[in-house]
Amino acid sequence: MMEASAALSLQSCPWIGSERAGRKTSGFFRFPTGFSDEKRVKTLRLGDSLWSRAAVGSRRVELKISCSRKKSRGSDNFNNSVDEALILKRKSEDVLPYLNGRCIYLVGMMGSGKTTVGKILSEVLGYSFFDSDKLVEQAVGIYSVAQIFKEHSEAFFRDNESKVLKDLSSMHRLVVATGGGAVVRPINWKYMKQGITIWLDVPLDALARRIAAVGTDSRPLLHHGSGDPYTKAFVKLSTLSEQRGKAYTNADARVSLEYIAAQQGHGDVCALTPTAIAIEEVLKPE
Ligand SMILES: Nc1ncnc2c1ncn2[C@@H]1O[C@H](COP(=O)(O)OP(=O)(O)OP(=O)(O)O)[C@@H](O)[C@H]1O
Ligand SMILES: O=C(O)C1=C[C@@H](O)[C@@H](O)[C@H](O)C1
Repeated sequence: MMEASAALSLQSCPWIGSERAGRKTSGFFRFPTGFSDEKRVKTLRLGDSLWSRAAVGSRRVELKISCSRKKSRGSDNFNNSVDEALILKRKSEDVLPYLNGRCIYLVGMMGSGKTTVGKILSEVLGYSFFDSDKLVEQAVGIYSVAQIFKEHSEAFFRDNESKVLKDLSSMHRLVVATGGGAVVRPINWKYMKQGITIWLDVPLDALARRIAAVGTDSRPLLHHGSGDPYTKAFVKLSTLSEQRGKAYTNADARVSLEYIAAQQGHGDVCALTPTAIAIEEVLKPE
């Protein structure tokens, strides 16, 4: 059983100044209105697995599923500040009534920080965290995305990804880190738009640096190519980014690390902690 406690973990991560997709909104994201306060008890079926989910009007969630409430693995290495954590806590409290139980879907390229930031966000909101790649692995029964690509195909992976997103779309109070390519199928937007979609927009250079640091084992689309790990990642990410650039702009909000770094006087987006980035995602509508 997993408890979605509203307690704030005082680790801090940086938030990014967010922009409404397509146009700037002084760095603030406005949550869409009109969400009904429906409370549900839902059974989630993904592939052959059955998970019970009692969610949702309360703060208690039961899931037989690998949702993580742990701190993100690398978060201890981030230069987090207590100030940022307190700002995040306050902003989250402000925004909860506006969120009104709606799920948050984080979209963005591989390595953009959807998992790292998503875990922080879920903790501070008292939401549960899901990684859609992990849910696909569970549904398929193969515990590696790379292995699913190898044993089946990318199309098979994408079909299961769509099923997972469909099942999640009827749930509430979740932060979902989606797969980097989830944005390419229009049907996935229909599912994700049941909640709020936020695009973590990170410069390719920073993505390639992050991925080169941890390797491409879990990222099958980056396995091919030549050169050093940074160059390989950069070249492939550039191609994917060109193909997908438009798709990401479907998101309700864009959190641009470049924009936030500039606002905060940093020359490099690497100066932004995951907590600072999370702050931009929970700004109350004006
Ligand atoms: N703000 C940040 N500053 C520096 N490094 C970060 C930041 N956010 C995430 N990272 C690092 O970047 C790497 C990728 O992050 P993460 O796994 O959260 O991305 P992701 O978008 O979920 O990736 P994928 O879609 O490939 O699963 C990790 O090693 C993580 O520690
Ligand atoms: O960008 C992509 O297409 C992918 C990103 C990962 O999260 C996985 O979903 C998979 O490796 C494909």
